[in-house]
Amino acid sequence: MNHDLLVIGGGAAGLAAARTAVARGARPLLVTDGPPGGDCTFTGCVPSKTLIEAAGRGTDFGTAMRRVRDAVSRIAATEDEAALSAEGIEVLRGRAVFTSPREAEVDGRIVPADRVVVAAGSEPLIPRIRGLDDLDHLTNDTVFELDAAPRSLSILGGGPIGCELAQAFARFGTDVTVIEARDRLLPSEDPEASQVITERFKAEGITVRTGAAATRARPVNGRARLEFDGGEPVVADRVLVAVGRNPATAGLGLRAAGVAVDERGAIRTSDRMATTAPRVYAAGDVTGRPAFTHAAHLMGRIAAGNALRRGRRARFDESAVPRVTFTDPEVAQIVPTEAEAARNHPGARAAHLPMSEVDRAITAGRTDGFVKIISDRRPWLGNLGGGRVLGATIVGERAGELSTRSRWPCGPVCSPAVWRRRRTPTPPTRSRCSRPPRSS
Ligand SMILES: Cc1cc2nc3c(=O)[nH]c(=O)nc-3n(C[C@H](O)[C@H](O)[C@H](O)COP(=O)(O)OP(=O)(O)OC[C@H]3O[C@@H](n4cnc5c(N)ncnc54)[C@H](O)[C@@H]3O)c2cc1C
Ligand SMILES: NC(=O)c1ccc[n+]([C@@H]2O[C@H](COP(=O)([O-])OP(=O)(O)OC[C@H]3O[C@@H](n4cnc5c(N)ncnc54)[C@H](O)[C@@H]3O)[C@@H](O)[C@H]2O)c1
Repeated sequence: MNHDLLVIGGGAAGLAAARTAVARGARPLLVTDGPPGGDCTFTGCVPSKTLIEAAGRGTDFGTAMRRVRDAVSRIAATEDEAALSAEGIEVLRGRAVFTSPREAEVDGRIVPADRVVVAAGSEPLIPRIRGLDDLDHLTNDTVFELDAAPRSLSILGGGPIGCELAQAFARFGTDVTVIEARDRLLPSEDPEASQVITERFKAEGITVRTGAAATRARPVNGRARLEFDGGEPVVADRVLVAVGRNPATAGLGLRAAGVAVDERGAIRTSDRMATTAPRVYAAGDVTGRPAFTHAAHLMGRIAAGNALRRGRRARFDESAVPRVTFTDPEVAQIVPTEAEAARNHPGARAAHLPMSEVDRAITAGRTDGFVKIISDRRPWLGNLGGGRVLGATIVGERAGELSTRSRWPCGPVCSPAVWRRRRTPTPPTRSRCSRPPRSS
């Protein structure tokens, strides 16, 4: 087994790292204990967006789940072992564990690890709630295996997973309650976006409980009861846990390799994706950086490029990662948000356009949402021409496509930073097709 780069993990980050190595004329070995494609293909973006789309079109749950399985298998086929081998990537199925700074073991086989990209991903975080383990709770790893939609569903967590799936299940006829510990849904997003989504959820019959953290869980007559310090308990047929992710670093043998992790267990990386061990790089969710497919892809490319390069090394710029939550209406964010801009750019301003003033939104009868563009003064020119565009929040139908559309938000006021961000369309939007093919 003769290779130049060991890649651990076959998700978005690992695949991007292996493909980058091939593009640079190197021979990668991709070790993965799950099928290539990882979370995004099997338990993340692909099944969730297929389910959301089907729910929005009024499809019944059984048909929707057949579409989910079909979408997953079609996309998985583009990145399975045979497809990767044809691209020049050797795949070894198994679990990699570092045994020393220069070696890893894969199910009893020793593999040289002179240059490595660790892309082991993340797992659902299960909160410490007494009795939760006694409920047969769902996570994103199991929810797409359901044969029938539950009659009622409590969702712990009002972040992107909780909100996207709450609306999809409600549209299949499930009685959904979303329980969010903080004071609003989607607390990382602009407060006005949270408000639009909350109003929409209520209009669709979804119960929203914010500022509520469950303290006790117990099965009662075959149903799941969640209790709180204050307020009524919530009883439902099933519970979905969606309160965040844990970096998958346990059992990787990182200490043997000299790779340090932070207090959350995420691999510590520099902005060049270098870990604390020489020639060991990391990418994707395992780093604790923004957990998105396009971010994992970008980090994977940078990590592999830097691991193989001798000269100047590329940097990962978190501000170049936009995000889209695929609720209806969608919530798209090109960072910074208005609040982040106010903290870091004194004098930043926000221009606000409600969808009720957008002709297409009026004709579609979908005037919920808005466009907010955040700008700052330009050197010398100040606010002339609108100033320098920093970021934007778009809430509306197809906001994800709008946020990545090639001529937006730059016009004569485009700054290099925004230009770079425009080049990272969020998955899975149709605007991704404007990207060059995979081996770029
Ligand atoms: C429900 C859901 C919906 C999402 N929707 C979106 C979305 O719409 N848009 C978006 O941009 N992002 C979305 N995400 C986030 C996105 O899926 C992740 O950020 C991305 O998949 C992370 O890729 P990764 O390569 O870092 O990790 P992963 O995809 O988790 O891949 C890691 C791989 O490493 C393997 N592995 C782990 N340890 C070892 C080991 N020791 N040896 C060998 N192999 C190992 C695992 O089996 C796995 O295959 C969603 C996530 C979820 C859960
Ligand atoms: N469209 C997308 O791009 C997309 C979709 C889904 C997931 N993702 C990625 O996956 C990551 C994980 O998603 P997520 O929604 O699980 O995590 P998250 O961390 O983004 O949101 C979890 C939410 O749960 C809340 N919470 C935490 N503990 C709680 C408790 N005990 N009870 C009630 N609420 C609690 C948090 O306040 C937070 O709002 C996201 O951060 C995102 O990066 C992206």
